[in-house]
Amino acid sequence: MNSPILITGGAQRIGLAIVEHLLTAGFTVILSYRTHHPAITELATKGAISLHADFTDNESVTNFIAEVRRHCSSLRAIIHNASSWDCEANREDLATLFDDMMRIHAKVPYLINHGLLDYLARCDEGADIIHITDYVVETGSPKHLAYAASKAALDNLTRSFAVKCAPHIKVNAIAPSLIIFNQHDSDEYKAKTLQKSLMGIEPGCEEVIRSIELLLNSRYITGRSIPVDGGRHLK
Ligand SMILES: NC(=O)C1=CN([C@@H]2O[C@H](COP(=O)(O)OP(=O)(O)OC[C@H]3O[C@@H](n4cnc5c(N)ncnc54)[C@H](OP(=O)(O)O)[C@@H]3O)[C@@H](O)[C@H]2O)C=CC1
Ligand SMILES: Nc1nc2c(c(=O)[nH]1)N=C([C@H](O)[C@@H](O)CO)CN2
Repeated sequence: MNSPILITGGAQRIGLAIVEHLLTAGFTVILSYRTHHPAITELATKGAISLHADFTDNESVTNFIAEVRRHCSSLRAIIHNASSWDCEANREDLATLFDDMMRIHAKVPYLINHGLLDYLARCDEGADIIHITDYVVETGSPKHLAYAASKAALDNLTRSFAVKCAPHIKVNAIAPSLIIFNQHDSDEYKAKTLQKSLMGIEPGCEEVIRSIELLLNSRYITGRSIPVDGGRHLK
């Protein structure tokens, strides 16, 4: 078995699209899921290994790392995709919101990277860590303050791990703005959001997949963040 690619939050939306692409490309894929989405059953028929993980505390992360280590002996890449786009308007307890955002977007990737560096080092062809961050790392977000700060922490970890892990392991980030809407998004929200970028479209998961392919096929890019944002920074 070739060295698998590990992705967190791989059972729906962008994560699921990445899993399906990697399976089609011939990779072995290990994914984490929190909710047992219907897609998990089909992914199993394609050979994907789905491991349940709700990253609520340190023990859940430690247990997940141990479970991954039981299912493989090396790793080609780790893609940190799991995320919670929560906001201050939705939560009364801002201290818990802040902790939740920092845990899923910074602490979990930090612990998983450290816990599996030796498995990445065993991949003969070189290995990759990819952090999925967000355009708001550059700007902040007045409605998602803790979310944006936690994604900025993940962005910073990209550079630290790039120095720590070179040259065998490359570490990069992908910083999307709108990729795909959520089912509950109103027409008004969609119109307002589409106006925020120069391209003015909902690009779809393929834009993130193309960036992942660029990084997996590079032997030189590391410590960088690929903006996938439709020119939003120039609007
Ligand atoms: N969608 C977009 O337009 C944009 C996305 N991004 C980033 O791209 C990535 C993928 O986005 P998208 O597909 O929309 O993400 P989702 O909002 O669909 O979340 C991805 C997955 O993260 C999992 N997750 C959330 N919290 C936890 C937790 N505590 N423990 C374990 N798993 C958890 C969810 O599990 P569960 O199955 O339980 O729901 C979900 O499947 C994210 O990092 C996101 O921040 C950035 C900018 C724009
Ligand atoms: N975990 C998530 N993070 C983000 C999402 C999402 O649905 N889940 N969506 C966005 C928005 O698309 C934003 O980029 C544009 O309004 C940001 N992060």
